[in-house]
Amino acid sequence: MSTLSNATNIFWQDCQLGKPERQKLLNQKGCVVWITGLSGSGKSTLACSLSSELHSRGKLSYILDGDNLRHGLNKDLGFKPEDRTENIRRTGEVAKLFADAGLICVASLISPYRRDRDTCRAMLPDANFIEVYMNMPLSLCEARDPKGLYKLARAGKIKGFTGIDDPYEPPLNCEIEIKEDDGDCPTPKVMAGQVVTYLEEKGFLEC
Ligand SMILES: Nc1ncnc2c1ncn2[C@@H]1O[C@H](COP(=O)(O)OS(=O)(=O)O)[C@@H](OP(=O)(O)O)[C@H]1O
Ligand SMILES: Nc1ncnc2c1ncn2[C@@H]1O[C@H](COP(=O)(O)OP(=O)(O)O)[C@@H](O)[C@H]1O
Repeated sequence: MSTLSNATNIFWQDCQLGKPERQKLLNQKGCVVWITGLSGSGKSTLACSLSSELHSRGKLSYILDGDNLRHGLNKDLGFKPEDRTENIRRTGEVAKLFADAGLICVASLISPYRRDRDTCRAMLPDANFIEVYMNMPLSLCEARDPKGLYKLARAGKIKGFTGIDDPYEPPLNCEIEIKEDDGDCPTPKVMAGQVVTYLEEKGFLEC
């Protein structure tokens, strides 16, 4: 296996113990559950609820949350389009490593640009990238506004805020869509259940 790189004279190092052995140990299949949506749409809530649900079934997961990664790995990045693209690329690479480790990696980032999400999808064997779209109306996200950021964005105090003066491109081909039912948002447990059912049906929760 080889990867493209700007550096020269580097070689891929293989090890006999690989992903199949790790998956067998964990009795699950490594994959990436990529949650995308507006700020306030419930990405982190779903990520936590899903991780708890998997834990209670004896399945190992790990959350990569956009906000949290921006405190460390991605602390040098802002919200300009090229920074968001690099944010998603790095996170995609880390998620790929977690999936290779055999874990169910739950990435929750706005990831507003379709092309960037598709780049992450292309890093993995196709079925191993599960895109979950939090299809919540902007009006709901704005009404929630738990961090007061929409208010600041509306007041012009934050520039380039997703959904206000920066674009969000909804997925065209996501595996799972979470949306309101008759005007009601499903509970975190119900949202997590929708994803767990998908993982179960596709055989990710056994090896
Ligand atoms: N300009 C602007 N646009 C959108 N979001 C902003 C912005 N500035 C700060 N924040 C806060 O940063 C969180 C989003 O980080 P992400 O890494 O997920 O964003 S991105 O995927 O790179 O677009 C996001 O967290 P969530 O609300 O959890 O989505 C916001 O709290
Ligand atoms: N399914 C839900 N039902 C009710 N409230 C929710 C639900 N999902 C999220 N929330 C609330 O909405 C707000 C934003 O959720 P959060 O998970 O932080 O969104 P995001 O990570 O997309 O910014 C939080 O106050 C959270 O408690």
